[in-house]
Amino acid sequence: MESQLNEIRATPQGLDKEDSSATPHGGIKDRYGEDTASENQMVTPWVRMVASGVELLRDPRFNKGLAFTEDERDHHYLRGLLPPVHMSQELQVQRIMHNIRQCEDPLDKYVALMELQERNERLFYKVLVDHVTELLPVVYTPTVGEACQKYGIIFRRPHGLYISLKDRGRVLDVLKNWPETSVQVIVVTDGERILGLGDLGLQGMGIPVGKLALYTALGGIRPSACLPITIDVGTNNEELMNDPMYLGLRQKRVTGQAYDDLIEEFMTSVKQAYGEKVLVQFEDFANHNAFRLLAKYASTHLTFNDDIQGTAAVALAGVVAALPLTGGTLADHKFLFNGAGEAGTGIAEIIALEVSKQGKITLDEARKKIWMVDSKGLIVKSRFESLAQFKKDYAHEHKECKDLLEATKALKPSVLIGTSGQRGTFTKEVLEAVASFNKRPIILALSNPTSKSECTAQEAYTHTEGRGIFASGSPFDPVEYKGKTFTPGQSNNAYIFPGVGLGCIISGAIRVHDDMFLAASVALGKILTKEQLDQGMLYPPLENIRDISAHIAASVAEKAYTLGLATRLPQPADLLEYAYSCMYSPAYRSYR
Ligand SMILES: NC(=O)C1=CN([C@@H]2O[C@H](COP(=O)(O)OP(=O)(O)OC[C@H]3O[C@@H](n4cnc5c(N)ncnc54)[C@H](OP(=O)(O)O)[C@@H]3O)[C@@H](O)[C@H]2O)C=CC1
Ligand SMILES: CC(=O)C(=O)O
Ligand SMILES: [Mg+2]
Repeated sequence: MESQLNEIRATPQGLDKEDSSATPHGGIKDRYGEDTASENQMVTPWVRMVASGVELLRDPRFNKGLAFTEDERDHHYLRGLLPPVHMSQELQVQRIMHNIRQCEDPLDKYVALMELQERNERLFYKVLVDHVTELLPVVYTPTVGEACQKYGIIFRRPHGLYISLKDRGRVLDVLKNWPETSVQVIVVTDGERILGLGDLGLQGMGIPVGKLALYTALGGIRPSACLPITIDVGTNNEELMNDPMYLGLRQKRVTGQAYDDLIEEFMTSVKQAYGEKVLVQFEDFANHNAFRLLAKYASTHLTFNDDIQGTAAVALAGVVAALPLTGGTLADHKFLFNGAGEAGTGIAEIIALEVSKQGKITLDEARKKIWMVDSKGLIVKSRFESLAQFKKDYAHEHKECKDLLEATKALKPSVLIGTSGQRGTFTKEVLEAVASFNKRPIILALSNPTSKSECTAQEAYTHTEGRGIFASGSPFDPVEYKGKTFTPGQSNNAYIFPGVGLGCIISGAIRVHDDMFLAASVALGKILTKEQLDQGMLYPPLENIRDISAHIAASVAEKAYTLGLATRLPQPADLLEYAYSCMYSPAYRSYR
């Protein structure tokens, strides 16, 4: 059977021929070639089976556990395989939450949720949707960071697709092994910069899996359309390479042509497998690859880099939301970044774009309001020659400053943004300095996970005497300071990418344009009510995230139509209503 399949795969008239006839949703028709094969070609005699009995209980897509009705138990041979009671999905959610809350260690909660996803997919998403604020820190940052670090130990079953250097020349075949054919969103990492935790090699897989869980729970993309992928090109993490539990290739990362060739084959193969309109989100690549891969593929594929573009949109929305509290316009502020990589320069660029649009000044003039510190100190003109390309636009005339504190004192910024992945770099002295120049300084400590945050919420409020307007990449609990409770916002691209993805899908976008992220940012900002703004909130509550995603999707789709990048024609009259109508609901379906 296997050799037959291989033969069919290798036959030009077999599966490969069918690749060219992708369905409108990017799926592949006629998987085994039986419809179009001529008499002298081999086909596979396959049958569709209605899942029943134990098979049905073991299929996470269809399993409902104790929620199967009496009729369903009769019709699908389930009698005796389940205890006799019927339990509603709502009660199942309560039971799961009870069990999750019993776990003291967040990693145990993570493992419990992953096991639920493997057992009963709809229940997993229902739990996540109904308890998003409580569970986001478990399936996403910060716990997902720990899960990646301990991936080899907690590994039970594979999630997602693993493409390694061993697969060079047959990446398309690997994609064909994935059971779903109508994939619409891929999140891919090569594991080199996992959150602020550095090179975790193949163990970075937790990130695409987590991001795609959010695509479904927060953005309503159906699970079968989501494909998490890790590209394993080795790791430079010695500790992992010496760890007997490590599951990736035990070799140094390949670079140069060999790396580029594998990525090129991957990018070509995803289009062949899933069509032109499959969205590829690059996630947690190191910056030496992230910028150039984005530049290379943005004009040929429907793709974006979440760390550069998604983060930019969410940070801009936060700063704009803070303006009523600080007074003035965006252009009136001076920005100082600690960290000049993907997140930092991505945010800087979108802010500069917005300032230039609002103030009708050139992009270069707008960039002059933005300063950046990297691991070597303030980025200034005298360092120009030695700077990576993506930093050069921010090398302004100034004397050298060796670190953030010196730069803060010299520049007197009103907005401090941390994207360095370095815990504690917003020191007491830095925070006190920024508070001494501004009535209401804006402080965004965006590095993830919590252990890498530039400062804690407590530090931000304490060292600014409660005047700081603060948000962080990973969540912090509310803080009491001098009898007042401060609730920090979470400035994380999770507010943005699910809606952007949904917007691309509902409009049939063929490319992602920067203006679509600008539209997403504006849409996010608009959702804040006056009351929330008055309370100093920079981001709307996560409880409303599915509404937020629908609004972002509608704005992104509208922008795609305006830019001539949308192919779903005619344009739906009401894009918001259409976005809602396309969103996956995790409620159980009835089986005939
Ligand atoms: N909240 C959110 O939604 C997001 C948060 N992030 C977080 O941002 C952090 C950075 O990510 P990313 O930009 O992609 O990473 P990069 O590796 O691209 O950039 C890191 C930057 O930090 C600089 N840096 C390192 N050490 C110091 C230091 N001691 N002082 C000042 N700067 C320093 C580096 O300097 P040099 O260039 O000299 O090496 C580099 O410019 C991560 O923790 C990540 O989790 C990322 C995306 C989204
Ligand atoms: C949130 C995110 O994408 C990161 O920290 O990398
Ligand atoms: Mg990321």
